[in-house]
Amino acid sequence: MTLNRENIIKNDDLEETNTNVKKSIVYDTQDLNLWYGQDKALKNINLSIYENEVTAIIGPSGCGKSTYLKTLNRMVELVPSVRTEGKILYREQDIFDKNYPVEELRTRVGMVFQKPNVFPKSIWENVAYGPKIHGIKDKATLNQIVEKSLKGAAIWDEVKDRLHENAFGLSGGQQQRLCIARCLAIEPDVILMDEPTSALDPISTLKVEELIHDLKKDFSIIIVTHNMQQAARVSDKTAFFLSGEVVEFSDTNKLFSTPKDKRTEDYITGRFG
Ligand SMILES: Nc1ncnc2c1ncn2[C@@H]1O[C@H](COP(=O)(O)OP(=O)(O)OP(=O)(O)O)[C@@H](O)[C@H]1O
Repeated sequence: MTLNRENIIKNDDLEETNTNVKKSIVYDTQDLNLWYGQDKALKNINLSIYENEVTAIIGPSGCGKSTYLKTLNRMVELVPSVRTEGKILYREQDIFDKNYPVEELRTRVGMVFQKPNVFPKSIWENVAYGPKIHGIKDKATLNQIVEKSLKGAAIWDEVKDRLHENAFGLSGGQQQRLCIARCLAIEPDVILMDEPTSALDPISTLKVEELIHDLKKDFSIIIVTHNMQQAARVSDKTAFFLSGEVVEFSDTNKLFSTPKDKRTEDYITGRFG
């Protein structure tokens, strides 16, 4: 089974949003349940992720945000006790299908973690690593990919004169943008971000938030964040998770201004969590 982006965006994928712009659904999660051993961490999740939008996932510690994110690229299965029920359709194909090409999924869906996880290599090597693994050997092509990815991650100007220096010499905020560049280098469709700014200072956080805003033109982004102001600033839609369930999912403006569920209201007004 192979994924064909061009063929799978059909009209019946499209849904009306509040802006009356029809957008296609990238991920459609249907009745998803997930257990770690005996403990149920995700309960009957139904959630649609739309193309070229930023979707924020908020909720108190332990509510299942990271678990859900890691389910989207099936990384959660690295935990041996994990069991899932239900479906996640990515571009209309069920990622839990036994013939589903998981490796291909992980090249279509990039991930940025809480702490920048740069490799102990040069800046250039960090970005060229993924494309090289995918068989690109030509130096000029790699140079082009490195430049384009670093520009895409808004860090090119800061590093263009030191591409062959070790990436550990960069600041935390620069390292996180380098990780985003590394993710862009494999030309993903979706970028998953797990609290990408929680280890960064306010100025670096702002840069990454501006970058997220720019990147949604070309990618669909799902961001887990503890920071509600950040969710309000960067996202189009927000899902509020509580105890493994989605309590509310709607346009970010609506969720923060007129939440429908009392539990959402209590959380966003700081009454718990
Ligand atoms: N590897 C694991 N093995 C067993 N249980 C786990 C594992 N990872 C997470 N859990 C449990 O699953 C539940 C959801 O955890 P998860 O990390 O998804 O929550 P979270 O909302 O991302 O939390 P935080 O905001 O603190 O990162 C928690 O009860 C947690 O203890």
